[in-house]
Amino acid sequence: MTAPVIGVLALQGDVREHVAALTAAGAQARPVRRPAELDAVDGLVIPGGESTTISKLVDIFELRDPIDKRIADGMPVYGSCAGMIMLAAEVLDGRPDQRGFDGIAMTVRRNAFGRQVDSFEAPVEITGIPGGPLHAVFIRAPWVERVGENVEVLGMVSDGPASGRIVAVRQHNLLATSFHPELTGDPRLHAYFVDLVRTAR
Ligand SMILES: NC(=O)CC[C@H](N)C(=O)O
Repeated sequence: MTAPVIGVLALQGDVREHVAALTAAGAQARPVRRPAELDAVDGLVIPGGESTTISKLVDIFELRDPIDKRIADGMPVYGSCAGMIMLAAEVLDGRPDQRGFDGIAMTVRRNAFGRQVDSFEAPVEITGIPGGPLHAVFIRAPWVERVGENVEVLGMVSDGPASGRIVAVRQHNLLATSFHPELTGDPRLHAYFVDLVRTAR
């Protein structure tokens, strides 16, 4: 069986790290900047970066409708940090002009942890990923405040002032995390997404 082709939305953010992590997890990974490149992938990663900038560039590069259409057709998408914000139906503390995709039925709060501390690391247990908690890196990260009934909560912060905050969710073929697994060298989250893409294909 050939490896699934997974694109990384390459408008802004840590694209290279996701390409490397997907490759390590067994996918054929490539950057996506144009609608024709989107047509050629089985799944898409929206990286961390700055959601307001990504939102603007999505319009400039004429990718909004094509991505919404692929999501409606069931293409798997994984959003990390800013990518999680781009997949949220509702954003709190967002900029009035920022717009996400028709993604996950959830409300996220932008820069939520930042009121306490900009960046931190914590172990997070993820449902469906065996082998112990992931070492989660949070950088001006959002958290999830509310989820719709079809959204599965996969992980929460288990300790400290943010204890109980939702940081990993899945709705059918859409996956989102507040944190950055592409920065830690642990391939398990990307492998989970590659499996999801394989199954959906
Ligand atoms: N590391 C990140 O992706 C930060 C997200 C950023 N704070 C935003 O609002 O998009």
